[in-house]
Amino acid sequence: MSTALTSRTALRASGRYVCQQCRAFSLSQRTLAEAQAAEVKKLGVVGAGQMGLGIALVASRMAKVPVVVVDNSQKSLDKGLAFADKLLSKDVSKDRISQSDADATRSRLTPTTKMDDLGDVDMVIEAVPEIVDLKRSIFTQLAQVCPPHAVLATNTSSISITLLARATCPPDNATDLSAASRVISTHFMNPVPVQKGVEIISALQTSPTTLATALAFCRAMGKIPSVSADSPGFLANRILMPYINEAIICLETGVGDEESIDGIMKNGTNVPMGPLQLADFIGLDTCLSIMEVLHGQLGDSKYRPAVRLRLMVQAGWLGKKSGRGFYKY
Ligand SMILES: NC(=O)c1ccc[n+]([C@@H]2O[C@H](COP(=O)([O-])OP(=O)(O)OC[C@H]3O[C@@H](n4cnc5c(N)ncnc54)[C@H](O)[C@@H]3O)[C@@H](O)[C@H]2O)c1
Repeated sequence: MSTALTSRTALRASGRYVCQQCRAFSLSQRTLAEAQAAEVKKLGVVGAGQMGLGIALVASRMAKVPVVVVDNSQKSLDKGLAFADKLLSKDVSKDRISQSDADATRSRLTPTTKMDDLGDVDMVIEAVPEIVDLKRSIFTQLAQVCPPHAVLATNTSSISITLLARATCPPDNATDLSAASRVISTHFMNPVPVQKGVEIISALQTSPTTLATALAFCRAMGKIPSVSADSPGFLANRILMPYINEAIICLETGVGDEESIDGIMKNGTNVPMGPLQLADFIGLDTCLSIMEVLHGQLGDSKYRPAVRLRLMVQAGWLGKKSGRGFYKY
């Protein structure tokens, strides 16, 4: 055994061992304390699905910034904005917001199908489906179309932020961090207008200013950020997805039916919905992608996606958004 290994083992035993990644993480926290946040006066959001639209709406309403919402599907944009109108009307009817504030919030949202319309934003948040190649190509485009100071954030649930940052570097020069240092994750929780938590994850390339700006903007949106390291699943999904996956394994192996599984967790652990209903709500395709990342990158069989989860995605039963998942909608 090498001396380094022996001394590491001794340090671990004494409780004084700190892994290098965690050490780098805590050092970055110290640097952060000295970094200045930049002001975000205009936001871009890419992807007007359930997450992107929620992020755009909360940014407009709480941070009061204009938001350019880009989606490559006009149908998704129309659906997303109709949903925003519905949420705002509901808030007005319940006296949570005045009609004039609702109108001002709505007027700050500008839908478009053109990425080029992001040419004057100070920050952009990407929320397209959880597909590595798609996200990488979006980040390559963002580095080209956004201004050279703009923070380039992702809402990914599980993909490495470092990998997405790499997609912004010139193909032959991974040390050119002019765009990569501005890449970060702002991982909002679903539904964005309701959940206070947001996970902030830096890539290896992220600068302290980018981290400070992302934290300040999320706070301006009324959110409570938690900072975590760039590790598969980060914090929220590293903990949540194996819980959902285990519930699906209980279903497929006949330990309990949908009602019993959701019932015991809802009534026994005081959560607002059980794991199967929550999976439907998140989207079963998203749940499967995250389990595949955990399984592939951590290599532990405890993260193997449930067979039933994969079958349901193959059937196109993706949960609430497709009208059928573990339940019918
Ligand atoms: N659903 C959740 O509970 C949840 C929670 C946290 C994070 N996330 C993450 O947020 C991201 C988005 O998830 P979602 O549930 O909102 O997905 P979604 O399927 O509801 O929305 C994705 C949107 O992206 C659009 N899109 C696809 N390709 C595009 C492109 N090339 N350019 C522009 N727009 C494009 C689609 O038309 C769609 O409107 C994913 O990375 C997901 O993992 C999801």
